[in-house]
Amino acid sequence: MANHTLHHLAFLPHPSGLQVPGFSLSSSSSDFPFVPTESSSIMGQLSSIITVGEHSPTWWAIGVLIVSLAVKITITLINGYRTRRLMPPSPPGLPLLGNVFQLPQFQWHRFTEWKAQYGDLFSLNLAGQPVIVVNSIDVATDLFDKRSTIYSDRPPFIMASEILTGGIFIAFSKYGELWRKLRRAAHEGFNVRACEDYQPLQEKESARLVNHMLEEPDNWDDHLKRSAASTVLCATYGWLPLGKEGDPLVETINNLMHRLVQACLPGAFLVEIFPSMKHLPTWMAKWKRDGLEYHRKDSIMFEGFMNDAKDKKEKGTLEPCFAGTLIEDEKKYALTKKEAAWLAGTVFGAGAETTAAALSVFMLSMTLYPEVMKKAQAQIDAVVGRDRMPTFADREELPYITAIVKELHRWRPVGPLGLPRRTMKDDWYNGYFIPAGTLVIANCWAMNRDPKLFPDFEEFRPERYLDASGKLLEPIAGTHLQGHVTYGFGRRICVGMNLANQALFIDIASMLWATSIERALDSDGRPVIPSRTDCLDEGLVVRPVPFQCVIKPRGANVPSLVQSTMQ
Ligand code: HEM
Repeated sequence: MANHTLHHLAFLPHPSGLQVPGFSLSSSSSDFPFVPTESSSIMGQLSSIITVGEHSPTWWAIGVLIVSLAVKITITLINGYRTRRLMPPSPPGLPLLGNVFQLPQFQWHRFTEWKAQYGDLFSLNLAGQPVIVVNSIDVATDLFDKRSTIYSDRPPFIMASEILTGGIFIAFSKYGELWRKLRRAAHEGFNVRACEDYQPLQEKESARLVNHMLEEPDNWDDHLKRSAASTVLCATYGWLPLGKEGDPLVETINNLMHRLVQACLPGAFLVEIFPSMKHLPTWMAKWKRDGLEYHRKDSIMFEGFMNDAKDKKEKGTLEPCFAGTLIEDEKKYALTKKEAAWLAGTVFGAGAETTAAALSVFMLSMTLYPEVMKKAQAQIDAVVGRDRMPTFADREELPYITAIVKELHRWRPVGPLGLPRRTMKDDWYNGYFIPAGTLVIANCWAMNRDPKLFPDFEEFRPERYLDASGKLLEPIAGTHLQGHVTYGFGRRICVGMNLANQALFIDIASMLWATSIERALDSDGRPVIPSRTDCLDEGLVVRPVPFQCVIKPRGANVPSLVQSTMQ
C-alpha cells in the first residue's frame, strides 16, 4: 500500500508547477499512475493531449501551448507586481519567482520565523500567485469568521475536485450551493448531539484497541490506525468493528485519498494551469479518461456501501450511523444518491488518518512526559476505580483527560497549516489589499504557540487548560470552544471534530486505565528518549516519526476486564 496520504493542508496548486507551501514532494509514490510517470510530466501531458491512437504528437500544437503558457505567466506576473505593493508585508524574494525557493519542507517553521519579522499577517509571491499567511487567532477570527463570505472558498483543484471526485468531495468543494447541502448533512450527522449516538460503539472500540495493544504492544501504531479507521467506519456506515488485520476496503478508500493528494501536487496536471483543458473530449485526453474511470469505480464503491446500509435499515439491523441519517432524511438534505454516497465515503477518508495521527502524538507525549501520565492515571483511578473501564459517563469527572486531548492538538497539530482557503473577492484588511484569488494559509502551528496565550508553549502541559481546582477553564476566544485552532475556523471548521474529540477522549482514558506507556530500554538498559520534534509529513497528516515505547498492563485483571468490555 502506498504510504502517501492526504494532508489536510497540502493543497496549494500553483501555476508555475513549482513546490509551494503544504506540498511534500518527499512522499513515496503509490499505484496512482498519474504523478510520477512520464505522462504526468508537463511534456508528457502535452503530447498525450494531442496524441490520438498511434499518431505522434503534433509539434506545432505543442508550440502553441508553450506560447500560451508563456503569455499566461507574463500576464500573471505583471498583474501580481502591481497588486503586491499594496498587499501585507512580504519577505523579499527573487524577481518574478518571488519566494518560491524560500520554502523548506516543513514550511510552518519558516512561516513562524517570518511571523516574528513581518507580523500576524504577511504575504508571499509564488511566481505570481498571491498568498497570505495568517499567524494569529485575532486575524484568523477577523478573516475566516467575520468575513466568511470572502474567506470560505477552497483553491480550485480541477483534477482532484472536479474530475476524480465529480465536485462532490466536501473538503475541496467550492463555497457554493452544493457545499452548503453537503455541509448541512454532515453537520447533522456529526454535531455534538448526533455524536452521542456513536458513544457505545466507541467505548467498545476503545476496549478492542487496548486489547490489541496488550496482545501485540510493539505494533501499537498499527493498532491506532486500525482503531481510528474502525471508529469512523462504525460512525459512518454502522459497520462492525474492524478486526486486527483491518479491512481491504479501508485501503481502497485510503488509496482514493492518496490519488487526491497526488493530483494536487504542483505540475501533476496541466489542466490546473489551463483550466479550459477540462473541456477536452476524453478521446483526446488520457489523463481525463483515467480520472473519470477512477471516479466511476469509486462511485460504484460508495454507492454500494450506501445500498448496503439501506438494506440493513429496511431489515432494522442498521446501527445508528451517518449513512442512516442520510437515508432517513434524504428529502431534507436534497442530495442525489451519488452525492450522499460520496459524502459518506469521503468523510471517512478525512477522519481516519487524522485521528490516528493525533493518537500517535498522544503516545509521544506520554513517553516524554511520564509525570503527566501518572497524574492522568491517578484521576482515572479515583473516578473509575480498577474494576471497570472508563465510559463516556465519566467524562465530566475526567477534566485532566479532556485537557490532554486539547493539549495534544495544540502541541503537535496533525495539520500545522490547516486546509488552504482562497479569497472569493478583493478585500482590504488593516490598510492592506488582498486580491480575489489569493491563497490563504492559516498558520495553526504559530497560533497554537502564541506566547501570550500559551506561555511555555514548547512543553506538553495539560494543566494550562485547568484552573487551580482542576476544572476546565473557559475556552480561549476565537478557538470555537476548543482552546486551540487545530480544527480550523469559521464555516469550514472540521465537521468531524466532535467525533474525533470523542474518539480521542475514550481511547486515551481507556489506554491509561489499562496500561502504562513507558520508555523502551536500549541494549545497555538505558531509556531511549524519542525525538520531541522529528516528524513525517505524509500528505494528509504530519505525525511523529516512528518510535519505540513499552506498553505494560496495569494489573493482572486488566486483560480479562478489557476482553469482557469488548463483547
Ligand atoms: C485529529 C482529528 C482531526 C483534525 C485535526 C482535523 C482537522 C481538520 C481541518 C484543519 C480542517 C479544515 C478546516 C478549515 O478549513 O478551517 C478539516 C476539515 C474537514 N474535516 Fe477534519 N480533522 C480531524 C478529524 C476529522 C474527522 C473524524 C472527520 C469525519 C468524521 C473529519 C472530517 C472533515 C471534513 C469533511 C472536512 C471538510 C470540511 C469543509 O470543507 O467544509 N475530520 N479537518
